[in-house]
Amino acid sequence: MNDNIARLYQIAGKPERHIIGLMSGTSLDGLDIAYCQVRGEGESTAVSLLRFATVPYTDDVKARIREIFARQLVDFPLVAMLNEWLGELHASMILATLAEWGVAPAEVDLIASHGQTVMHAPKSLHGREGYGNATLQIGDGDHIAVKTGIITISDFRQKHIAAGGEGAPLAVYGDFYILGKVGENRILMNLGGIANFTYLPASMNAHEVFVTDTGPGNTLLDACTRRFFPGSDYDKDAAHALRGAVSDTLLAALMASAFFREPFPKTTGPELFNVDYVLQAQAASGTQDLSPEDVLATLTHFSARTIAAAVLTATAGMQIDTFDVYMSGGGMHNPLLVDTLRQLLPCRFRPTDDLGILGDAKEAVLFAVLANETVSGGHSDFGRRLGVPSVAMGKISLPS
Ligand SMILES: Nc1ncnc2c1ncn2[C@@H]1O[C@H](COP(=O)(O)OP(=O)(O)OP(=O)(O)O)[C@@H](O)[C@H]1O
Ligand SMILES: CC(=O)N[C@H]1[C@@H]2OC[C@@H](O2)[C@@H](O)[C@@H]1O[C@H](C)C(=O)O
Repeated sequence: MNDNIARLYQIAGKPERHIIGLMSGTSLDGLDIAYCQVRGEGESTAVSLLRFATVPYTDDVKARIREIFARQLVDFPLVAMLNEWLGELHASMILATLAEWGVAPAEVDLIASHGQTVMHAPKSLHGREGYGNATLQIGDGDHIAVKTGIITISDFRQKHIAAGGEGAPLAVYGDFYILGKVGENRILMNLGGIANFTYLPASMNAHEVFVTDTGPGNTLLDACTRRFFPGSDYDKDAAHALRGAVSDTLLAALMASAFFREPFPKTTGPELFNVDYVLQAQAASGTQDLSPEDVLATLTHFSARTIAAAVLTATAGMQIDTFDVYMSGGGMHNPLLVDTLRQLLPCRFRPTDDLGILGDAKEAVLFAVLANETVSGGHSDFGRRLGVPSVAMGKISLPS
């Protein structure tokens, strides 16, 4: 037997595994590294987050990724080169972080790598006959495995599409396994570049879970902040938006996208919600003269309103009237976004930190849980719920 297969077999049979979960999201702020101890599988999964770090991307790294990120036309050789380059970069970031933590690579059983989404094109977005849902993540897993010497599981989203999904959101699986509680209807709301939420029913019946993207979280705020205030990556503590006023005219134009009329569940990305989207809404509504502060205030309300509307519409459709919200993702640190959400949604808001998982680390932790399923789970039946196919995901890369 190949030694690596023997090692994988041994890891799969362990009662608990040490898994590094990696996430590099649409905000391009850096690589989230969550070092987790994972016990059990499926609904018996339990996770302890041992260490967490976000290794920030330098301006050079951000600029290289932005050359192809969510663009219609790209330098194609660069796509191929960045795929290898980012895998190498992520591997070196992992090794440096493990060294800082005093953890030897040999102590780590698996790496679970999301990679970097550079194109997310569900059919509803690309609309091309003869083609289905499509998504592409770069930062190749073989490079991570060879450079770190750790078995790496990556490219999780393709199996989801192969099994009938849109390749996202994948959060629902890990949310269900580690963050649900019998007797409580819970909404796990992730305020990332794109916002999404998982609904976990009080019954904890896997056939009743639900997940969808809702539209922009921080992505438009970040893009417009970079445009208006060169040198700033985001509207820290909503400092600019808090000085502005909401324009109802621009807000109405922003709401006009067909995305908001698509049925749930659905997914999206910066391919749709980008600076051009805002400029077109301004042109269509004659609001080009608004101050940067007013635009940011309006965009913050746009995110909050579309998130709240999605939660209210989807829960009403499922006849759910009470639920608690648990927030994660960088937007939970945006006071205007969170205050507006609190006004629009009549429920209790808490961070997922209260459930033992740091809000900033949640998505990275969830990929560790997905990798755990790849090697030792994969038994859950989510019924025929749209967007939640019953599959274990990811491709396995061996170090040699
Ligand atoms: N103090 C703060 N004030 C306002 N916004 C903040 C603050 N801290 C973080 N953010 C927002 O959170 C973003 C980072 O969020 P996060 O890391 O969850 O995104 P991501 O993982 O890239 O997104 P996605 O979930 O879409 O992949 C920043 O770009 C910024 O918009
Ligand atoms: C294609 C893609 O990378 N989608 C991301 C993005 O960021 C947030 C939202 O859009 C979500 O659908 C997804 O990530 C999380 C981790 C998910 O799949 O649950």
